[in-house]
Amino acid sequence: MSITTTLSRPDYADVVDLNRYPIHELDSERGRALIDSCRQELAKDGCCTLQGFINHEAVARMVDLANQLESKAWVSDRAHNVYFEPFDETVEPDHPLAFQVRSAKHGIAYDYIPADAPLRRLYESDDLTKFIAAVLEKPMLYRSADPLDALQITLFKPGEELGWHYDRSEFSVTVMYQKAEKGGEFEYVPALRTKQDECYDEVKKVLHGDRSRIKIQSSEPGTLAFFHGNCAMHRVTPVEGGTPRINSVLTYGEHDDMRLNDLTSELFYGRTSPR
Ligand SMILES: O=C(O)CCC(=O)C(=O)O
Ligand SMILES: [Fe+2]
Repeated sequence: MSITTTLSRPDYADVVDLNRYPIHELDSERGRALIDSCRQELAKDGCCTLQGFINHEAVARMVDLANQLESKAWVSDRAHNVYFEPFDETVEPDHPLAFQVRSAKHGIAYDYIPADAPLRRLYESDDLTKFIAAVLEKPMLYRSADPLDALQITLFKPGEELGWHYDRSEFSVTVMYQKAEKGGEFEYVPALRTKQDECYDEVKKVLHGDRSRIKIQSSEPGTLAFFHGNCAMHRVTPVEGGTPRINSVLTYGEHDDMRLNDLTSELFYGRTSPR
C-alpha cells in the first residue's frame, strides 16, 4: 500500500537545504527559531550569513550559467564617492564627499537568466520573499519590478572590485556561487553612520586605511547573506588570481513598483527597460 501525501514540494526544493533552513514552514517551531537566530545575528553586527543555504548542485549550475552568459554581461567601471553622489569640489580632497573610489564588475541582467535557473526559481517563490520579510521585520516586502535588476548575476573578474559605499536601499540580500582565489572579500563596518549622523570623521578613517572596525563576511559558495548596507559601509576588495568571484544580489522593496531609474539602468546594464 502506498502512502500519499497532500503536502506539495516547493518548486525550489532542489535549490535550498530545507532540512537546515525550513523556509517553506515558517510557522513551525523550527521556522520560528530560524527567523529568531537570523534577527539576532543581524542586530548584533549588521550582517547575517546562512552558510550552506543553497545546495551544491544548484551552486554548480549557477556557476555554469554565469560562465555561459558571460558574453552578455555589461562591463561597468567607474569612479564614485561612497554615497554615489556627485563629487563635492568645495571640501578638502580627503573628505568622504570628495574621496574617489572605483567599482568595476560584469553584470548579467535578470532577463538573461532562464526561467528554470535554480536561483530564479527560488527568487520568484513567495516563500523566500516571506522569509526575508520576516527576518527584516517588515509587514510586507515585494520583489523588485525591474526587468533587469530584480535578480542579477555578477562576475568580478581579476582586477575588478566594488569600492567602499553605502547602498541606497536599507538592506541587501546576496548569494555566493564562487569565490576568487585571492581577494574579492566582502568587508564592512557595521553601523558606521546613523540616520542622524554621517560620522564623516569615522568614514574618513576607514577610507584612509584604518582597519580597526572592519569585519569580513566569510561567504563560502552556497551562502545567503543579509546586510544593512545603508548603515554599514562595505566593499568587495579587488579580485586576484584567475578565478572570477561570482554572486547574485536579490532585490526587494517595500512597494510593488520598485525600479531603477534610466541613468542607473544604463550604467549597470548598458540599456533601459520598457515602462
Ligand atoms: O557582491 C557583494 O557581495 C556585495 C554587492 C554590493 O554591495 C552591491 O551590489 O551594492
Ligand atoms: Fe552594496
